[in-house]
Amino acid sequence: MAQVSKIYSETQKTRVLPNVPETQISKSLHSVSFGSTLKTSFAPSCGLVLKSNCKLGAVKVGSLKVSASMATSEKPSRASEIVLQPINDISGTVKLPGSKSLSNRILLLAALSEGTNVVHNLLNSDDVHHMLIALGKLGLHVTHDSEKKLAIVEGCGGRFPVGKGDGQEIELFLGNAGTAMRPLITAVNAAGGNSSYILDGVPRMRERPIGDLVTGLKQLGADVELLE
Ligand SMILES: C=C(OP(=O)(O)O)C(=O)O
Repeated sequence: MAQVSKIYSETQKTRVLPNVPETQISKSLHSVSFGSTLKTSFAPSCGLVLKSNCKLGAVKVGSLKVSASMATSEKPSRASEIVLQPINDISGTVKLPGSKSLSNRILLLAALSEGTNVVHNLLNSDDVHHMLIALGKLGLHVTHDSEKKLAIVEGCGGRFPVGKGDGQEIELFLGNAGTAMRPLITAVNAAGGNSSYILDGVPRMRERPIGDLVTGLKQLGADVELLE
């Protein structure tokens, strides 16, 4: 969650060249309210290019110049320029989605810990999905509610349940999720018990560098092999 100190205390006044249609005016405002707070130059999907020196917080901007080049099926406007008046104040709350890297690391740490862990604001993404599936295959009890962005993980106390028996071969498919692949290679070595593990992903994952990690684990005495 990031707090932005001020968004709009005053209605933005917009002066538009006479032949700009109403629909385009509202698009321009929409683009400015997001883009101007974040970057000095961006290309939003409606095809407007915004150039300004504005900053987050107490925003002081000079005239914003927006060059209109509509890349839509709408009839292109003949207006070459829209001049927006400065925004005096900005306030509001920006709720950020959970970080992918933190989501996957927290899930793994929760899995390795003791007791029940509740993870909030978990990111919904392919990479996190691969980690959740992998934890299930490792025998962990994980309840996931993607709507609520919540996961409840019963920790295994340092030994994955599938490693507690006589030994099985466990295959983990991790897509292209480096944040699942790299930590899990290490974790199955440390917490994998009697089972053996094959970790794989999409073809692109096989191209990604992992050799240094494998070499380092071998130096620490791990029985690990790079297949491709
Ligand atoms: C960030 C990593 O991977 P990805 O690019 O898949 O998120 C990583 O392996 O540290």
